[in-house]
Amino acid sequence: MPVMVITGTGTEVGKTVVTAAVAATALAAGRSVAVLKAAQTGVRPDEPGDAEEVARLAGAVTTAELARYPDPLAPATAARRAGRAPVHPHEVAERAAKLATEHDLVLVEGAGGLLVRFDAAGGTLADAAALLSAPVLVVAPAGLGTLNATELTARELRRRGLDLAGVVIGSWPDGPDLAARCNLLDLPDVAAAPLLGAVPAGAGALDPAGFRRTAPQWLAPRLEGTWDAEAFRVREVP
Ligand SMILES: Nc1ncnc2c1ncn2[C@@H]1O[C@H](COP(=O)(O)OP(=O)(O)OP(=O)(O)O)[C@@H](O)[C@H]1O
Ligand SMILES: C[C@H](N)[C@H](N)CCCCCC(=O)O
Ligand SMILES: [Mg+2]
Repeated sequence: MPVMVITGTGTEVGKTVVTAAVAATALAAGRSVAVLKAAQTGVRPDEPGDAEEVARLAGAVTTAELARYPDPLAPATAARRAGRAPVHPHEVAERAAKLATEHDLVLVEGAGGLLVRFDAAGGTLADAAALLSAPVLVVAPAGLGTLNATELTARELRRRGLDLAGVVIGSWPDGPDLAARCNLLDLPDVAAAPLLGAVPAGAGALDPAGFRRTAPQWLAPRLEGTWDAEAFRVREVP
């Protein structure tokens, strides 16, 4: 099934920007794309959510969002505080599977990191990925602290028997420090999975035409882009 689940080491790591880059790259390759934000928190009903942000940057994707809660919290907590029904993993899987019958690629973005709870029973994005047997892409920060969080996420995916497609750095700084440069070698090592790209810092602020034109250069061929991890490392590692 053409579903890919996009998680991260936490919130604010660049999942939405990476989702937009993957979507733009797939669109450029002539594929139809749907983006499902499993549960959107911290956004008012009249504001654009992450799925709309992907559409703004990437272009003509189908957007879907299962629920939206006002508090900027984990979905289970935000649903409880709003007195509303939560989103359950099987609902995420069912909507993604339906979108997969109509699109070449379905990207499912979680909320925060892998084990953030969607419902009171402790259901997570990892459960939805398992129901879908979908590969999971992990978005990670570039700098100091990312090795621990990325390895924890990778280990949990593996413990659950899930397919870790690889790691993408959500925001690669203009002037990478020593830790960021070393992480280009160490991230794939601790994740035991390939580094599949790095989205430059500030990419989310590019005009959409520039974003769409450049996005394939940030992602590896496995994600239909032209990024070359080895060449990138030669340039960036001390
Ligand atoms: N490569 C980038 N270029 C520009 N801005 C970025 C980039 N990566 C992250 N950001 C900014 O950092 C913030 C967090 O990014 P983003 O919204 O993608 O996080 P997220 O991991 O999707 O978080 P959430 O758990 O809320 O979905 C946003 O304000 C976004 O604009
Ligand atoms: C509001 C925020 N931007 C995300 N949508 C939700 C992040 C939940 C993180 C919960 C946690 O790990 O402590
Ligand atoms: Mg997001």
